Amino acid sequence: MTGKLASEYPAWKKLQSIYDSEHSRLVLKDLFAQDPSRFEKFSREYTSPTDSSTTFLLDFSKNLIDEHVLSTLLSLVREAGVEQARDDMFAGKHINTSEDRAVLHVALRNFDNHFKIQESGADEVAGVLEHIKVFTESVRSGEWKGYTGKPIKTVVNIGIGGSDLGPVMVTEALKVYSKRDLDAHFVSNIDGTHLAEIVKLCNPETTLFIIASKTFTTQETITNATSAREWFLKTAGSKDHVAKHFVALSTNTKAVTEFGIAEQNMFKFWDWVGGRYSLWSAIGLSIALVIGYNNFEELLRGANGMDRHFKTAKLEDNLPVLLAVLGIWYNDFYGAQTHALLPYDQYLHKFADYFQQGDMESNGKFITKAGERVNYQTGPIIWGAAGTNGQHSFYQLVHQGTKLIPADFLAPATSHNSGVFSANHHRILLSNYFAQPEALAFGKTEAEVRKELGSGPHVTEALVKSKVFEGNRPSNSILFPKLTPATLGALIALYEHKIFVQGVVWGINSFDQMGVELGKVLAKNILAQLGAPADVKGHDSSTTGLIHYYQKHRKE
Ligand SMILES: O=P(O)(O)OC[C@H]1O[C@@H](O)[C@H](O)[C@@H](O)[C@@H]1O
Repeated sequence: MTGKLASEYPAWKKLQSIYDSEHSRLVLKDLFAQDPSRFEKFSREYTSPTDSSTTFLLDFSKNLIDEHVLSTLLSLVREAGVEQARDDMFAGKHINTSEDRAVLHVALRNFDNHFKIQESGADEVAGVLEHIKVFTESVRSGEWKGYTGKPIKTVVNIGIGGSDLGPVMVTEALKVYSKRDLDAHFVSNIDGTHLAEIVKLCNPETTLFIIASKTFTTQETITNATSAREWFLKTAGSKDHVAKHFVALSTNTKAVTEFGIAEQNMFKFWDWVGGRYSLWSAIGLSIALVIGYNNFEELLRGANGMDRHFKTAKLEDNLPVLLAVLGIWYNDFYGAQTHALLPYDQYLHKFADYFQQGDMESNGKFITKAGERVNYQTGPIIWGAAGTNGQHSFYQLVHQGTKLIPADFLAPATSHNSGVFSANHHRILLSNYFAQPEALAFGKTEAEVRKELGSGPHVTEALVKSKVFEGNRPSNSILFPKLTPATLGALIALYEHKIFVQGVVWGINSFDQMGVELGKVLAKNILAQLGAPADVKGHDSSTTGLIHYYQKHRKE
């Protein structure tokens, strides 16, 4: 972090001039034809520094780059001081400057104290992991009993944002490792419908509620937790039973005990764990309950392997750096607005949702750390869905629309369910995984269309044109042997560090989230005015009109 605007770096200016004068030359069809070793040059195989069985391939050859562009992008990383900023993060420096906090999700998975981290609390991580281990084993084994002496059958995580999305995504991704007789549900929305529908599936005698909130002040979570406790007490009667059925994951001991959860049922973490980076902390308790502590630890170890790679690999081979600079190339020079995450693995169907918060809450900022307004684009819009569903809905626009949509395609070589149905499913899935980036990159020319259509009265010019695929649409492909906990950990950490690198280049603080505050404050004010039309004061005519309409039509 240099305090400069990204656009002031010489490499940025050089990239702009390369884009202006040469981008029309960067045509994938030609680049591949000119260089038979393009795949070898622009792909890397990752092997975890701590576990050789955790490995994947990143193929970034289908990007609109050549060696000159890539080396200039890497110069940008150097000029922006990414390596120093990375080392500062790992050392526990307070790089979240607006909140004066360290950013230490890497400390949560720092096995063997590989990184020397001084921050207070970092030495308590192992103790909390032990707490998680003992607790999850007692719940999973049936030793932990509910108030009528029955074992826990259902866990309900109540949290929102980072206290929900990570656990949801990972428990879905690693479902195959789950304990079959333990159901897990997640309640996040303040809409009472969410909790109402979930409690229908729960028996108070055998349900454990996990109240997950870093601050323990989040309106949605505290309201849902209070309602869940009321629902529980309706059957359980005595408040003494709450201890067997409610645990908290938080940094706020005072608020947790005030809520009525005993301190020994609180799993601690620290203010240097950002909400959207918290699944590795106590916030991962629901994950550990579902997949077992050992698998949870594998997830963390997988991430730790990627941390070590990120910390030491040279920039040319550093996978988070490579993903980051490719993103910057499209976002800042090609004018791409979005980035799609397209996993060809049903288990990863929440992956894009998860990184919507991870990326957009981190890098959706227009002010640099030094308080200057940027004069370039920062974080992209992240979106996506599991393949092949997307192919039958939005891929039309990705192939033939007017927007450039860089995309990452992710897939496992082996399915967890190969033995369940015929191998055909996975082969068909993967044939699509290979075909889509190929179609995007190389398209179909007008000549090819004409040849295919032949001649005849039905072959109009309009028909020919509508069937042309211009191609030259970039993508990354990530292929891994199987979706194991460690592989998933490595992939999540890969994207976390990609977001970090981009944030440093753009000069912004990726670790605060001031942009979520204003709406919360306004909602609080409005909530106090919802009683009667006469109470509605101080708004524009649109907001006033909407509230009045609601007041006229509501039946509570
Ligand atoms: O865990 P908490 O404190 O309840 O916060 C939940 C979420 O609250 C949101 O307001 C923040 O933008 C997220 O970053 C955060 O994850």
